[in-house]
Amino acid sequence: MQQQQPVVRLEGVTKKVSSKTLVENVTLSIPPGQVFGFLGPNGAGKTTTIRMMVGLTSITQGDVIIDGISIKNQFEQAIINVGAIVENPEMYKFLTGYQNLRHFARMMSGITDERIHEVVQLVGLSKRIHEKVRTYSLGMRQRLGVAQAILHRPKLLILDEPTNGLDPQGIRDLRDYLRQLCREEGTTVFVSSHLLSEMELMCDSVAIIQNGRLIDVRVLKDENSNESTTADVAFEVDQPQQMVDILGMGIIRDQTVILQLGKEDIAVTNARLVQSGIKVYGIETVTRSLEDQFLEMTGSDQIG
Ligand SMILES: Nc1ncnc2c1ncn2[C@@H]1O[C@H](COP(=O)(O)OP(=O)(O)OP(=O)(O)O)[C@@H](O)[C@H]1O
Repeated sequence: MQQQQPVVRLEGVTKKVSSKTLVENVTLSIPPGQVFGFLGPNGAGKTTTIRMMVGLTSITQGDVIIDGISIKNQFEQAIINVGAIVENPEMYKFLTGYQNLRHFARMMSGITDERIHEVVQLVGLSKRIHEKVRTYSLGMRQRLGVAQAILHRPKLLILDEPTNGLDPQGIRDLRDYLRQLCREEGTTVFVSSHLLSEMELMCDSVAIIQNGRLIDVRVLKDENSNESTTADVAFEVDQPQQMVDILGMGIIRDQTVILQLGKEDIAVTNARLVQSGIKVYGIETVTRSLEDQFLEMTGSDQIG
């Protein structure tokens, strides 16, 4: 496991509206180059969290740090690094896909025609890009929305429930081009969903939110480790937050941080923590699978 500066870090993010707490103390670090899932039932607080991440609503407590820059203190510098589809992307249906992209490109600086062609290819819209948007399917409109959101090469792409209304093939296609985006442009993708099965198809890692609180973070696909030999490992430490910052991921529960690790990684992680001055009081393997956890939470794989 390598130390990488997270692309986005949520630090104790809390949203209160009058006396109601919609999101409570969410802390999360997302390393670069991943498709990262944000999973939770309807009303869990996903959209509210995302709206805070992109400055559409204020943060009551805590902060969101994008590529090292605080969204609270330096909004404009931080948001340059973000592309997002939070509500339905605004498209002119009477124009072609290409004309829409040209229109958005004109509103930003430095977007060349070449770049437009590049993003169109990346989202797989080349064949239909010169047709009017009103003839597009939902999946195609979404591709166009993603193309628009990545025109300026953001480091982080945020998509709120992008699989809504897509069939399984549409979900696979979405995964394929998001993965390509990660690989070719180094973009980190943050997607929300209420379906575990969709997240398993699309994401490298997933964080689970329920009732406004983060309850788990885990790696689904780790190309560097053999999945069958990884397990959830709970580290009891003196400085949980610092540990998550150093490693770039992990879920904090009281004085414990939970990570999904292979056997060798447990020893390596422990050594790194000790070297970084973090006191490790205990290391314990936790055996529940993601599905077990879901069944416990909801009684089905669909938590919506
Ligand atoms: N402005 C607001 N005032 C009061 N309550 C709100 C406000 N906005 C959202 N909520 C409530 O906060 C909770 C979290 O909503 P949010 O939309 O973030 O959830 P979600 O996980 O995105 O769910 P969904 O998938 O249904 O959109 C819900 O109970 C919602 O009714």
